[in-house]
Amino acid sequence: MTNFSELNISASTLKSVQRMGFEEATPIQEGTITHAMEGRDVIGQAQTGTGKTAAFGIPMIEKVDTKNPNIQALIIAPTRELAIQVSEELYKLGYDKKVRLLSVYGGQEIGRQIRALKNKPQVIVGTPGRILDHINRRTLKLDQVQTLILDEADEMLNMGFIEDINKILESVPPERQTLLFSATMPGPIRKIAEKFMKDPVEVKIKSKEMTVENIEQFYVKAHEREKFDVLSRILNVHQPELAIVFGRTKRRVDELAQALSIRGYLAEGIHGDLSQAKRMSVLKQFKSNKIDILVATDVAARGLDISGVTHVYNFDIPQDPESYVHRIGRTGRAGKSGIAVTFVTPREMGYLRIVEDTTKKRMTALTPPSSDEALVGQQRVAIENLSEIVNKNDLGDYRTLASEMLEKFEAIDVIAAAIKSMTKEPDATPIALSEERPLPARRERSGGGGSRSGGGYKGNRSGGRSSSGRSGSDRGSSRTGSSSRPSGARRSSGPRDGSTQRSTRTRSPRNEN
Ligand SMILES: Nc1ncnc2c1ncn2[C@@H]1O[C@H](COP(=O)(O)OP(=O)(O)OP(=O)(O)O)[C@@H](O)[C@H]1O
Ligand SMILES: [Mg+2]
Repeated sequence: MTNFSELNISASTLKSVQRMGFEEATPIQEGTITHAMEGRDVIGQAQTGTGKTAAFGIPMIEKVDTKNPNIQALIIAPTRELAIQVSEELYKLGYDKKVRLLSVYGGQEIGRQIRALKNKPQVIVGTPGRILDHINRRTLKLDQVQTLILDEADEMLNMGFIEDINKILESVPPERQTLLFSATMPGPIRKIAEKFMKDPVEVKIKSKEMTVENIEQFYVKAHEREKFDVLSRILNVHQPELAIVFGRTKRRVDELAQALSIRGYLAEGIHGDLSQAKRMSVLKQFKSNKIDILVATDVAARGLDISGVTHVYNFDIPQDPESYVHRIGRTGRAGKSGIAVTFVTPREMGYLRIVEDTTKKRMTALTPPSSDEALVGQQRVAIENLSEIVNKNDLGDYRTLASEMLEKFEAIDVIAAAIKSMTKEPDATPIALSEERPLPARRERSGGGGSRSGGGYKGNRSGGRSSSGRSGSDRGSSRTGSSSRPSGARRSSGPRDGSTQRSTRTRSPRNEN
């Protein structure tokens, strides 16, 4: 463990770091900060929630010359929410050095951004779409940029973003330093990355598994039409303080958020079709505990650091193992513990195995709770609430009322009635969600090893996006959907040994945001 004071960082940055409450550097910070401060290009890979933002943020802030009025660093992030969050963290890191920083992202009035750009920011954090927009309008001058950072690099180098990133790269001097960070870095993507880096140092924090140990991982097998009732019961048993439920599409997210509200949960949805103001207000409500359940597409899967997320539910199993890693990584951050539950329909079991093979971690099967167990969960909450009130010991007049009652009734009956009246009986209001097409069954690959057919990791995502006609969202929003259903051999249940199920990793265009 290295203390930040041993890392040779300036007094002003050290002061900011300490104000943020950081003492010891996390392994990825320890492993990358020195290399990056020496000017090396760095590919940094470490598990979710382990401090990658400061790992690239500290050396970047250190390098900024506050007397130079030009933009010296550009940080690109895949979503608006992440761009905002990263800029907040970098602002704190550069607070004592007084680094001027600006975030630019879609959905925010461009005129305002153009005016703010005139105040000579030295660091820009943005989403690819909006950065390109400013480059095209000539409102963003990047010819003095010395540090280029891609947060969630693998996501950004995926087909959906590669064209935008390439164009942005053309505006940034080739002699810049490049830093790339993510919790996942599939081989083919790393190859693309290396093409525009100079002799990068690769820092991969070794761990047995790709996901952090402190997240308990479960899966629950359920038919599509049963999933919602099972989710409700699990929620009643788990009683999550703060949970994220991931759905596959925007429609799914809308329906799930509404259905959960009907059943009495404090839930709201977030996805790329909502206005930026709505997206921000939903996140704010979630962060301030005004809602307990955030229902989201993958727009919330990457990088978001919301403290206190106790549970992640993959209502729809994600298509890629990488997406799984990022989604569940919204819990169990900075050493806290978390629980992740993934719903899987019988025909999607192949996907579960691919996820497990990638993360090197088996998920534990969870038996769907019965409605009785769900009721017990709610009763337990009532008892906890009641006990808390008793412990507070400020019952005053209520004690007089209680003795009046005890003259008429048995104590045990009075307490039972109190528990009953405080128990939120599980709501079984019938809910019908639109059927979500299950992921196509995985085609089994003949003969093990062999070559990777059909585009590998990149798959065919480009089909879902064109570089023109960008919508309000910063990502592709095409609804081309996946319709191919391989008819070849498939195995929807078999030995969970992971040895037979490596199939081609063809992806369908994503349409979630
Ligand atoms: N050295 C440190 N000591 C204590 N807390 C830290 C330290 N570094 C970062 N943190 C905190 O840990 C949390 C997670 O950090 P961060 O968001 O950078 O993780 P990440 O590795 O980028 O995760 P993801 O892969 O999900 O993007 C943040 O709240 C951050 O402020
Ligand atoms: Mg991050």
